[in-house]
Amino acid sequence: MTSRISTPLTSGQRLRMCNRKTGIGADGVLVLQQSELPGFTFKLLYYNADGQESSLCGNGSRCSLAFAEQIGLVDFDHAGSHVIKFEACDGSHLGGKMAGGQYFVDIRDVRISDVKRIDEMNYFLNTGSPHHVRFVEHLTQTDVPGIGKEIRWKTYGKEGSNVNFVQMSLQNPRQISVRTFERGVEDETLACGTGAVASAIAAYLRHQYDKKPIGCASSQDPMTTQVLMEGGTLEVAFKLQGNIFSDIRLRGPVRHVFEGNIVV
Ligand SMILES: N[C@@H](CCC[C@H](N)C(=O)O)C(=O)O
Repeated sequence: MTSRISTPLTSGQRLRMCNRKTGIGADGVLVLQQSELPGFTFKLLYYNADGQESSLCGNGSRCSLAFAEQIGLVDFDHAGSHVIKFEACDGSHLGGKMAGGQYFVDIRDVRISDVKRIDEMNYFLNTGSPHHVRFVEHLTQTDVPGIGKEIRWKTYGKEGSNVNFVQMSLQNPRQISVRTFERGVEDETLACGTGAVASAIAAYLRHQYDKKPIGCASSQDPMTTQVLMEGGTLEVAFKLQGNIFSDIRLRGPVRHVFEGNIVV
């Protein structure tokens, strides 16, 4: 949910707005503020459905670009460039609109040395938000809310982590299917952008460990992974420059589903 507000909302108001039974219903609330930095179009704050401020939301960032366009803050079609800069909790990001109407956001570099390989099936990395990635053979039969909740609490405690369950495609090494349990929502969501990025990187590393050829992700040849999620398909592109995943770009569609005035 992306909002244009004149007074800050309280955590209780955000919680009530996100409630799916008695509120509007959302995985979180995004607030666009004026940025103090020259050249930045806005500053983005992200709150989970529990009302608390959290880390980066990849899909929310893409939605905020569409929202900024809708309220006239940016004119991607006539700006001369289809790319803007915005601030988020983890620093600056590029975002924009592609020919065909999809929106993308660039994610900050990830060092291979910062990716924890827990064991063959489990990885942990931060793509703006913390993500546990578990590889499974049968995604549709996986108890995502149950096992996700257990990993989120037993392994990561109060601080928590998002937990992604990933099934690799047997036919296409550049395609994965993902379901995500999100902390702060405390349930499975339909799609998670930073989770898609974390899963694509972990899948790439897992292929490397398994010594399976997956095509190259080099500084010249960005690798694109198609990430299938219940809410739709996202694409994650990145390059591998030495020890660093760089030029990480998350792209996909954005759909306007609801609008209204909130009386608080
Ligand atoms: N719930 C997450 C952050 C949200 C991630 C988001 N769904 C995305 O699209 O990236 C957290 O608190 O870490």
